[in-house]
Amino acid sequence: MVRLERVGKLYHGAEKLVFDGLDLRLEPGSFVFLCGPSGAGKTTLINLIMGVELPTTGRVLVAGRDMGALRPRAMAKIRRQLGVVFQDFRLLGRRSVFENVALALRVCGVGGADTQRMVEQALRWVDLTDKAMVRADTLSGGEQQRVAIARALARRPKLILADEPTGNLDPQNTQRVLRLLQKAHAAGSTVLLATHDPTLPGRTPNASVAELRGGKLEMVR
Ligand SMILES: Nc1ncnc2c1ncn2[C@@H]1O[C@H](COP(=O)(O)OP(=O)(O)OP(=O)(O)O)[C@@H](O)[C@H]1O
Repeated sequence: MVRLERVGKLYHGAEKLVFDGLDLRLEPGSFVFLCGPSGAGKTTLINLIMGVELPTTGRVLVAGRDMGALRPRAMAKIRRQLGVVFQDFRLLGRRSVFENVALALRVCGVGGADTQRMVEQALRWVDLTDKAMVRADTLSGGEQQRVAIARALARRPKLILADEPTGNLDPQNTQRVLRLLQKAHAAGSTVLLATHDPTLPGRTPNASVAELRGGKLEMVR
């Protein structure tokens, strides 16, 4: 699903590489936690997989395609296979819950009756059917993150990238979001979840844990 081959990343103007010679294999159907201290490069690694950042050295392969060598149209096609969840939800606050999920589908070329059906299904999945017509910015943080998860899952992506998805949530909502990602994994998605929270892996049987520290990535479970 994802392969990093001897990846190095140096940001423009920075003196030090975030990491160098990093290797990672994310097998289809796996659930991998990406742990490590603040500044270790978790977001950078996720951005490299999304193609938002390019590696300075080495290669990032997603679904067999080299993200550094893709034309924009091919890159867009790969990105449509990804579902992404962020710490800060990134919803369109003035739009309804329904529209937030529907717009993401439309961007990917899903139209008409399919959109309606897929949005309804995604909102059922996260238990927010009754909030479909409510403005997104009136929801609680936990509800907003569930909308973001519905948006990410509506197309049933092969790969879910979650960057600190529980970072702004209380323990109860953290558990709820974790369960949703576990459910998506059980339904066939590969999941990469970056987190500071050391308790999440322990609550996720069958998951692997990769630790990013001092520019090195080590599989610790
Ligand atoms: N756009 C950028 N330009 C320059 N340096 C950057 C940029 N983005 C990140 N960095 C630097 O790269 C390093 C890794 O940052 P990154 O955000 O990937 O770490 P992280 O593990 O996700 O941290 P956190 O857990 O605090 O979110 C940090 O030293 C950061 O300052």
